[in-house]
Amino acid sequence: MRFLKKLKRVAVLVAQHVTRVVKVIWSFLATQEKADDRKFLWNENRLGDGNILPKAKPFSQIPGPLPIPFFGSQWLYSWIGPYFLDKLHLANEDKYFKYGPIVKEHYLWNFPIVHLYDKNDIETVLKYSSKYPIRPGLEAQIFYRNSRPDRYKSVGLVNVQGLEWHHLRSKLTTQLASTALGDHTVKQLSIISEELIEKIREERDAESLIEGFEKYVYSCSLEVIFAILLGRRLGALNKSSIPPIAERLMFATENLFEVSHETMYGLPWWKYFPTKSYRKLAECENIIYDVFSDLVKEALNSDEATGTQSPVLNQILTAEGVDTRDKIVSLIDLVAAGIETTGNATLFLLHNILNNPEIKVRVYEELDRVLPSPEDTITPQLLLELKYLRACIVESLRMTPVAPNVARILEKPFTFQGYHVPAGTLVVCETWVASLQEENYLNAKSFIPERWLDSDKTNRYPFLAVPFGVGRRMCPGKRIAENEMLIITAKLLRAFDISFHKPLEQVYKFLISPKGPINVILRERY
Ligand code: HEM
Repeated sequence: MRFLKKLKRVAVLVAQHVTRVVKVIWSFLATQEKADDRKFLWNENRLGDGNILPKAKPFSQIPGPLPIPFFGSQWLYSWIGPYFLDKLHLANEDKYFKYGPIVKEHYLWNFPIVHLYDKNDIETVLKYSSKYPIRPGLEAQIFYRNSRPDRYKSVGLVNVQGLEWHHLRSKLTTQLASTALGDHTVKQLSIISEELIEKIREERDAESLIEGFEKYVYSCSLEVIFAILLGRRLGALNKSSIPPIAERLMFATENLFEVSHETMYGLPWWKYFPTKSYRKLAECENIIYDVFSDLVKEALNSDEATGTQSPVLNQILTAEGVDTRDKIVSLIDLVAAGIETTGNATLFLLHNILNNPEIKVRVYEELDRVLPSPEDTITPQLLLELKYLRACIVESLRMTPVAPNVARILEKPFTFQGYHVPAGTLVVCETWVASLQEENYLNAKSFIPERWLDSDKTNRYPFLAVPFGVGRRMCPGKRIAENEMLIITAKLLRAFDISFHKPLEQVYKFLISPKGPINVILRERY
């Protein structure tokens, strides 16, 4: 009897606590909407010169998943929720189907983020002519770099904002887009693609199978970046044994994006103690830093510093008014941003071509015509003739991009889909999801390179097909990446009849990557 009484008392206490917690949650949710409306008032007063329509609906009413206190909508990605962090691109697509062309969700501490899916809204954001466009940086990387002022003066080209960003970008990266670099790049790429082919020939098994084909493609990208940015060869495609420095750089650049993703979307315990992901991020940063600080210091001390290196390195080394620490970190950012991105895009491109038999035939026809012998040296003039393969690249980046969206922080208030969106809001232009909608591209889910050929201009929306971003903040490596995709793919397809063991699966690791290991058969074509 006494036991039952005790049990009853406990039950009442539990019920009272639960009611209290539920009340707190409800009252939080009620105030949350108003808090969202107030959150950016200060910014708006400061920057407000925007185009808010008089009848715009309040920010708080933008549809989206239910936030909970502190964790916002992060619960959607936990064991309770329907989404997975390694499928964030699919989660963002699902939100579009559930809530419509504008969606607001809340990240940790209920920080609001607005996803835009409508092509006109996306155009409005990306067309806004900003002197210093703001793209949010990688928080954990910023945190780490700020903790090492001995090494880093700024947080690097990718993370820095405002005047400081403009200073680095204009002083250090303009050579990347020069025509002279284009010729130099094509020459290096032809040599490196031959080395890749030789390595594959040497290492495939009796059935012509290469396991973990992605490693070969990433090694190739690393070698390309090293040759073009530093004017040096690394040996990442050496047969049999690879130099330890190449292996370390491969490890670091491969893992950097993955841990950036984990530290960005997981709970930020790393701010308080070094978590496993944070320690790995620091390890990757240290490896890349050690290699590049040695190279830069060696080059700066060399008498030939300005004569023999690559034009990109020359520009970086001789830039006036830039601290040596900024020169090192900018090189690091260029290398880190240039390997997996281009490697993934090349893998998806090959897969998209080979999975569509009619397109594969057209690509082979063009290659056999432009490069009659597999050993033909590729020149910039020959590249201009590969029009169909170029169209395949654009289409592949539309359907299977490496960066599925472009993020910006609004510098003034806007009205999107009838909702007021204040200055200071983080908006994510969901270009990939929008590109897969029938209203924007006919047969949007089919791989149709023809839509990008000159004869068919009707389907082009300049602000949807932006795989390298837009405006002053767009990717400085675009030219290198496009040339690399073109030449490596052309050379591989000219030499081999390639087939993938199974369809590539897209996984989100900050970038969209194909899930490895990728097993591929590469048989000689002749
Ligand atoms: C297929 C390959 C690549 C893709 C799809 C890609 C895509 C992008 C995108 C979408 C951005 C953000 C642009 C924006 O916010 O408007 C970006 C930025 C950047 N990319 Fe690339 N990229 C690729 C290759 C490269 C290469 C080869 C390099 C280096 C040589 C590079 C270096 C960078 C850097 C340093 C930034 C930051 C620029 C800044 O904030 O000023 N990327 N890239």
